[in-house]
Amino acid sequence: MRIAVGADHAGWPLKEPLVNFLIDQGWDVEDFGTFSDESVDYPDYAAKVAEAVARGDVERGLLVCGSGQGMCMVANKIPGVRAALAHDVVSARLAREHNDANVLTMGARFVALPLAQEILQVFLSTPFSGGRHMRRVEKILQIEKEGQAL
Ligand SMILES: O=C(CO)[C@H](O)[C@H](O)[C@H](O)COP(=O)(O)O
Repeated sequence: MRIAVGADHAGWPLKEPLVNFLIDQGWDVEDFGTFSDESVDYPDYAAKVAEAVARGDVERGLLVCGSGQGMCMVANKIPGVRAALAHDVVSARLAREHNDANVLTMGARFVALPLAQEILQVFLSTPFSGGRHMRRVEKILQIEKEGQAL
């Protein structure tokens, strides 16, 4: 399974150990950077990861910035992407079970590594529940299609 990963300068300190964690878990990681704490702009990294997910190059995406908010906003602009911000394991689990989220965003200024690893693990291992949630996700896709036509 492949995962695309990206961070800005604020997310970089958490992104690096999470990449190692993913590799240890057997994931094939495509790391779009950034690779230092030099100030950069989160939309550049969110777009690269979200586009990789939308193209189907990877199964999932992980984006880390300071709060996780900006990454989430940008990723959700890319058709086919359902990005979820999660700073607790229940949110991560529900984002998969109910929303079939394909991108996880986190804020390195909000979560420490052990919790971030737990959130990521839950996000990656929880299946979509389908059923009534499928109908709702299909409505998200329909709204997305209508938005593109405006
Ligand atoms: O954009 C953000 C909000 O989602 C991220 O947290 C950024 O990492 C943050 O805005 C960067 O802030 P900085 O003051 O430039 O380090």
